[in-house]
Parts: sequence; structure tokens; C-alpha cells
Amino acid sequence: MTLLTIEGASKRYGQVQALDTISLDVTAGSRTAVVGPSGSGKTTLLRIIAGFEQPDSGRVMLDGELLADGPAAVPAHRRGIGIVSQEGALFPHLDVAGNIGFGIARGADNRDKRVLELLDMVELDRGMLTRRPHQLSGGQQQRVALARALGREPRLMLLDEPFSALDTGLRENMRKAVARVLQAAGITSILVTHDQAEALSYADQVAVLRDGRLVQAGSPQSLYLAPRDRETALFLGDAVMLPAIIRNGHADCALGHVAVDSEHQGKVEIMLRPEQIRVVTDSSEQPYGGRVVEVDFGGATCTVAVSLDGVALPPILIKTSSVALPSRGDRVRLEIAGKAHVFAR
Ligand SMILES: Nc1ncnc2c1ncn2[C@@H]1O[C@H](COP(=O)(O)OP(=O)(O)OP(=O)(O)O)[C@@H](O)[C@H]1O
Repeated sequence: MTLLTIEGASKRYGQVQALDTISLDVTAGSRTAVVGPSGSGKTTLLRIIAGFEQPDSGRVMLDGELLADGPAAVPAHRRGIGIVSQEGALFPHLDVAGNIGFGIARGADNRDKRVLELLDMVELDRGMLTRRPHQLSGGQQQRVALARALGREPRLMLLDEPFSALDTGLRENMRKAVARVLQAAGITSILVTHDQAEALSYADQVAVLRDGRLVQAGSPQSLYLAPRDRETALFLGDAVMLPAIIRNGHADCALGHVAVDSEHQGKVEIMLRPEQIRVVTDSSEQPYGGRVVEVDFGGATCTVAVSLDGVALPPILIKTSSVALPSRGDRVRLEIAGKAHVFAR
């Protein structure tokens, strides 16, 4: 069931077309990530959903209710939408209990019990109830902000780069914890981030924005393995692009005869993710071999640069484990796992 529908939403600030006819559906109970480079319109889209901005045209519907129809809109505080932002925006003069309890009606007889439930839900120790925000770590502050937003029992939770101020390890833990908490509470969420790895790992649906347009939306796997175009491919991760000629489901390219995911025929560009390519040391002078020109030992993930025989292409970069790592100068052949992607034309 669709919870949120955005239909042809556009927004212009002076000369800047911040959003250009964006349409997106969000399924109830799911996790969507909106990702895109700086200035692509992510925050504007989030603010339009939240009701802090109105679209110039287009509609926003939540659970069958029309929230915005062009500039006519339901005010933000009546939308039943929760927000957790990068700063957390806790009230500095209130302790944790006060912050979490903020959204719960003052006279409610189960208020204290509810505060404790929310604290447990975000996996914070009860000893923290009397602390002020400045006595908490960044991750703890974000948990309090999440508990406070959950206290209002929102229909939809918007997460505006909530992890970006945290260290890498903590970021990952918080991302998993937030996904767990929202799943347990059955709350649909939309995460805005410029970090593509975060988007891929958090979401069931990833929506890629570029220059105010929705380039592609779909499952993380489908976007990563079958991006619409070169730019999206490179935005979502490292990629090896090669010219090829396709005949009957296979591409002839510098790597040999490679299976592809498309019915196209003729001259195309194919894409492989570096982890689809395996480097095998092979001193026989087979066709489609190459020579290792550089090895970057990176611990768990190493990068091997291979210059392919008889091709005027820059060396291709392959991610590999540190086990059986070839050396510079070794003759190698490259084995492909899965299919190469052909960009739609
Ligand atoms: N209030 C405003 N007035 C004028 N221009 C604005 C305003 N808000 C946003 N913009 C412009 O609209 C475009 C989209 O901005 P937006 O903040 O939505 O992008 P973003 O993808 O969230 O970027 P970032 O990742 O840097 O936060 C940008 O070109 C921005 O400069």
C-alpha cells in the first residue's frame, strides 16, 4: 500500500529550478533514501513533504490526504510527520526526560511510562534521563531526538542527514539502530543523504536526484547493478566502463565475451562493478589477458590496476581481497561474475 505520493512537484527559487516535476511513491512501512549531490534538491523535497515549503505546482498526498496541491497546503504541524535532522535540535535547557516528553501531552496519565518506553526503544540507558543534551555524545543526542520524534506517533518519519555529524563506525551503528527502531514501530521513513553507501544500506527504495530531477528510483540492488546512465553509475560506486559490441546477449569487449543484462544489439558501452571482476594470475599468453601495473594494498579491500593487452584504454581498477594478491608486473586474466550492464539508450 502506498503511504506517500508525490506527483509532479516543482519548486523554483528565482533562477534556480530546485525541483523539476518530481514524482515518487513511498510504500507504507518501507524505508526510502533520497540521495544526490549537493544542490540536487534533496532538502527542498524533504521540506515540501514536511510542509516547511510549498511546491509551485504538483501534489503531495499522505495516506489518502491531500497535503499540498501547488501552493495550497496543510500546515506542517498538522501533517503528523516527524523529523530528525543533522543537529538533532534538542532543547538545551531540558533534560533527556523533558526532551523526550516534549511531544507528549502534559496531563497525559501515562506520560512518564511513555517516556521510559521511548527511551528503551532507542536503546538508551535509564540513568540518562536527567542529563542535559551537552552531557550526551552525538550518537546519544540523535537517539533522544529520534525518541522525541517517535513520541508524537508520526505517520511518516523524515531523517535529514541525521548521521552526518557522527564518526564512521558510530554512523553505521546508528543507521542500523534507527532502521530497527522504525521497523519495530512500523513507521515509514525517508532518509536524505549525500552518502550513497548510506542510502544503499539503509533503504528498500533509493531515489537519485540530480539538478532537481528524479533520475531513477528503485531497489538498492537494481540501481547499483542497473543504473540508468554513466553519471548515476559513478555516483553510486566505482565502475568499469568499456566499449563493446553486443550480439545475442553477449558483449565482445576488451575482457572477451561477457554476458550482458540487455537485449540491445550493436555498439554500446557496458558497465561492470569492480567486485564482479576477479584477477587470476596466469602466465600463459592467452587472449584478453593483461599485466598488473599497480597494486594498492588496502587491508580488507585491495585495488589492482590491470593494463589490458592490445587496448588503448586506461588500466582498469579491480577490488580484490588481500588473499593471493598478484604483484606488479604479473600476467593475469580477468574472470567476470554475473552480467555486465548495458546503459539504456
Ligand atoms: N531558500 C532558497 N533560496 C534560493 N535558492 C535556494 C533556496 N533553497 C535552496 N535553494 C537552491 O535550490 C537548489 C537545491 O537546494 P537543496 O538545498 O534542496 O539541495 P540539496 O540536494 O539538499 O543540497 P545539500 O546536499 O548541499 O544540502 C540549490 O541550487 C540551492 O542553492
